[in-house]
Amino acid sequence: MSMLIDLTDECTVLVHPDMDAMQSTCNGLHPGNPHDGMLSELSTISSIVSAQSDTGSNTEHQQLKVYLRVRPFSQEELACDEDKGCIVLADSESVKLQAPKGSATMKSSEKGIGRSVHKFSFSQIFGSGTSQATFFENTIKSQVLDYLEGKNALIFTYGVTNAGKTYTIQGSPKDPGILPRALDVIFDYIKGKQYDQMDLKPYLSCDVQYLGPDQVKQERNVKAAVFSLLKEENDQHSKSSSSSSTSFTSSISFSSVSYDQTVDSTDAVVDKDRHQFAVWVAFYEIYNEFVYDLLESLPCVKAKKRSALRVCEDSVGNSYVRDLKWINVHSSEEAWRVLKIGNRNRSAASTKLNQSSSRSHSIFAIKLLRITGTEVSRVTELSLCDLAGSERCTKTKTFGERLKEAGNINNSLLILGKCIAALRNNQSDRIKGGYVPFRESKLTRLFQSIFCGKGRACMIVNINQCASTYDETLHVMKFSAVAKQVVQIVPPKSLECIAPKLVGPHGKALLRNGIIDEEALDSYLSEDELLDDEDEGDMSILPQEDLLGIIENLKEKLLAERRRNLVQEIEIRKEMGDAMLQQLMESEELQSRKMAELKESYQEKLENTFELYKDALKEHAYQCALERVEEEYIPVDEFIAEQEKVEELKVKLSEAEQRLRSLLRTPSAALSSDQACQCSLEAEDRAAAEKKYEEMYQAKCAVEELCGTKDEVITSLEKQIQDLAETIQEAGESFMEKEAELEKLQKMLSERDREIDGLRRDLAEQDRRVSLLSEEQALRSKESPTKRKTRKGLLANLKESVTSPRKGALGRTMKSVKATPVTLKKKPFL
Ligand SMILES: Nc1ncnc2c1ncn2[C@@H]1O[C@H](COP(=O)(O)OP(=O)(O)OP(=O)(O)O)[C@@H](O)[C@H]1O
Repeated sequence: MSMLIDLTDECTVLVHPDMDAMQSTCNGLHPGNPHDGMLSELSTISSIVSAQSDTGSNTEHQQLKVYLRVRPFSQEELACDEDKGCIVLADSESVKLQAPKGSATMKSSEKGIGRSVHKFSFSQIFGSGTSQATFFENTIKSQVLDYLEGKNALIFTYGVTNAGKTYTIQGSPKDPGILPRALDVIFDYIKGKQYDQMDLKPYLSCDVQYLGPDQVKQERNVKAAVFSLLKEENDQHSKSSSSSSTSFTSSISFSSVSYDQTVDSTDAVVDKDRHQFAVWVAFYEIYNEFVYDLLESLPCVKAKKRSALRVCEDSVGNSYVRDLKWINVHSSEEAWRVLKIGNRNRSAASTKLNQSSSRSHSIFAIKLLRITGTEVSRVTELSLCDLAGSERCTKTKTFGERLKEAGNINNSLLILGKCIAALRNNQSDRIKGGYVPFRESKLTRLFQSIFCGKGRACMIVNINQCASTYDETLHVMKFSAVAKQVVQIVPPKSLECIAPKLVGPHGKALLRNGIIDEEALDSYLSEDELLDDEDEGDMSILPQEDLLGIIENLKEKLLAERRRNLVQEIEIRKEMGDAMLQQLMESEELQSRKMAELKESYQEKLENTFELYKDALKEHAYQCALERVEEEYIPVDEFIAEQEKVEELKVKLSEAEQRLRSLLRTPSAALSSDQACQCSLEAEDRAAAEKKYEEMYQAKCAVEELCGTKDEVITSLEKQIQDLAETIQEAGESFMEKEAELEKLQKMLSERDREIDGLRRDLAEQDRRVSLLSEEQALRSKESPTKRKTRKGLLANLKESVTSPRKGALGRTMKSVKATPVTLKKKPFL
């Protein structure tokens, strides 16, 4: 009995409570074991896994269905001497894996790391004896029916190489797999309701394009061309040898496809009579992260690479393979032919690339168009994905190209695993909304919408029972156990079945089902065009030298690009720096100018205020002085009268003092009664006089004080008067001076006038003499007309007379005039 280790800490593993039952199942897997049939029995037990329906809303929360299918041992495997009991089916939902001796798992467990026994549960487990029909009935059929009712579906097989994935999907001619059976259900369902015209074709992700007559013709040609490939091959094949070993692709005879028609299409909901249906299929593969159309004829030249297709997204983010060939098929036989052609291309490409089988993920897609009247009311898609084997490169001893393939395969499966794990984790409230790396591989990117609720996914895990691949199988099981925990949230039908968009022959939107944001779509597509399709090509088939050359070329391009970017960046930075500096300088200049202006204005204001204060102070001081003068001003008469009063009082006071002194000198005893009486009177007088004196003294003091004050005022007034007198005197003196000066100047002026008069007189005399001389000359010229004298002017004559040695009166006069030059210039007023 195997030791059961506590596995509760491993999320992917469930512990079976009944160890004995497990033991018995374990035995049941051994060949020749009496319980052998039990596996088959177990595997046929149908189990409806917790499909819960949220009653509050129509949203369905359904666990991802994960089915396990165990492949029977092949003859060779049975013949070889290896452990046959490592896979034990406990019941229809759980399986136990017992590490065989020599496996890495066993070695680790012997070292105390990990366990040797693992148990996993599935939606349903199908043993090695399960027929294709049973498997289909219990797994995919319901999903195909849902698909016919409008639910998108994705079915993918996962497992190590040689585990039976392709067999499960495609099957053999005698025992077809889930795909032909699904096709059969579909065509049975749409029987008699087929839309024969080819003018409605799938477009982008889930839209439809209306084709014009020419395009329809073209589509027919494409279909014929694709089918002709198969015909050629069949012809060649039949010519070459009818006895050659039958390969899968060549042995399928569509007319002979026979399997249990267990599909009961009558249980499908039946408003279908009102509708017509069109089926379009495509077949493509993802190899080394490149998408290739398997219906595209392969290039004739060996070295020529296949052209890769691009994965794009439509305006709402649904991924689709651009330029993928969609073929309109009218029967399951036609669909089969398409599958066969794809298989042929796949295997041919494998041969060309020196590949082993299934190094790629192949996807057979079926689009069902439901046409109601003239409208396409629904487009649903069923994809069957045959994933590449998940073996590890170390195990399969892969190198070079195979290593790269394995890396890519493992990578895309790893991303698939990551997505599934992330989806599972997102279910917990704690980590809701976590990142799911759908975009990290083409595979997950293409099926993102399905995982996100736009359809239902289903996983078929294929395993063989070989001890040699135990470790890989364990890995697959762990992966699938995680997948099983993913709960798919499928929105209510009303939301899910949003009518597709219909576009015209040139992809232009037709307003059948609302407005299409064509611009956005166009811009998206044109953006896509920017990328070089050449980059997407599969370069792995080129020779190493060419690849190195390409790498070098790319490196150079990269370097040049980087350099260009760097230069551009530096230039931009410099420009920005300069601009900023300029801006800073300008703003600084502006600020300093503003500051200077501000300073100036403040200074001006301050000066104005200062001046105002100064003026106000002056005014105030002047006013104060005036007030004081006014207050202290006493008219002179009053002052003199007061002075006289004071003098009078002084006299009276001295008299009184004298009398008092004389009285004090006289003795009282010696006085007579009269005298005594007089004395008493005098004493009274004296007291009164003293009092009066006292009063007068006080008055005197007050007067003296007043006099002192008045004296001061008088002194200041006298001083002021003196100052004024001085000023007046000074002014008078200066006036006198000016007057004297004026007088002197007037005297000089009269003198000059006199001189001028004298000069005028002299001038008149000279004029008179000149006229006399002129007359004399005239007379002389009359007297001696022959004797001609050189005619001279008045000025020449004057000169002559002046310079003549015979000095006349004129010469002397001129001399005297010269000696006393006339100066009319007045002396300035001082
Ligand atoms: N359930 C089954 N019953 C009988 N034979 C099976 C079954 N499953 C697989 N086989 C056989 O096992 C072999 C390998 O199967 P298949 O080619 O489908 O494996 P695979 O997982 O697709 O491998 P690869 O990943 O390398 O393509 C085939 O010969 C197939 O006929």
